[in-house]
Amino acid sequence: TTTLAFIFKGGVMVAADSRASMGGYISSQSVKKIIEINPYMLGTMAGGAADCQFWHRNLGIKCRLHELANKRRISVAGASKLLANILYSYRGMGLSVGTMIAGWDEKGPGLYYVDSEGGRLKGNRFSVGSGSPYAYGVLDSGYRFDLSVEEAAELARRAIYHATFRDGASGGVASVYHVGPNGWKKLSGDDVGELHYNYYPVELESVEQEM
Ligand SMILES: CC1=C(C(=O)N[C@H](C)C(=O)N[C@@H](Cc2c[nH]c3ccccc23)C(=O)N[C@@H](Cc2ccccc2)C(=O)[C@H](C)CO)Cc2ccccc21
Repeated sequence: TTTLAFIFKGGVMVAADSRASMGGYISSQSVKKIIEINPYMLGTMAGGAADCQFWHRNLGIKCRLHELANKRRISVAGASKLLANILYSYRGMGLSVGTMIAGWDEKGPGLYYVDSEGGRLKGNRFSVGSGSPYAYGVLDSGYRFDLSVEEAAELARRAIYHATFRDGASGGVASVYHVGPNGWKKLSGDDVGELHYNYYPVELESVEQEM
């Protein structure tokens, strides 16, 4: 898996691949790894698929109950703390969750990394999953705070693409979401096989000549 998220001038950009694996077997090419916790908050999933799906669903329920009890949306810091605390309570029991909570609250854009070892980090740029070393290479070299939304989306897409090119456990569709003051919006979902020929048009020509 390759997931990434970063804060920039226009808000938070979130991206992920869609491959699930069981050892060397590719068990799915169409998994949703970016989940919509509420209209202003997204969560990303890396690690044990069932663990990620279960605990993110649990988090969504806790966030909704917080809203009902307090008549206001939970902050990104608060949601990430709820998840970190519940994962920490299962420490040593074999959970495997590496996740980011990205959103917009009254403090503006927020981004946290949370994992099942009990880690919780506030930051401006993270990549999580087996493909993250490759994604960081592209992300760190292309990142600027004052990117436009289009430039930031292209940087996120490119970082996921290059990770899926090199990491056998990443692949499928590169999905890109943007979180702004009015909530999240899905910007794109491209099969990485097609993205390949966007980045290597010369190879497309040679393939076409063979046809
Ligand atoms: C085929 C499939 C699933 C599947 O393949 N499950 C296996 C057992 C799984 O958990 N795979 C992990 C890798 C893994 C296997 N056993 C583990 C034991 C501990 C920790 C991780 C693992 C995976 O793909 N994880 C994805 C993340 C993911 C995948 C599916 C759904 C959410 C998140 C990922 O991180 C990259 C592929 C690198 O591993 C889960 C799922 C949910 C919904 C629809 C289809 C599937």
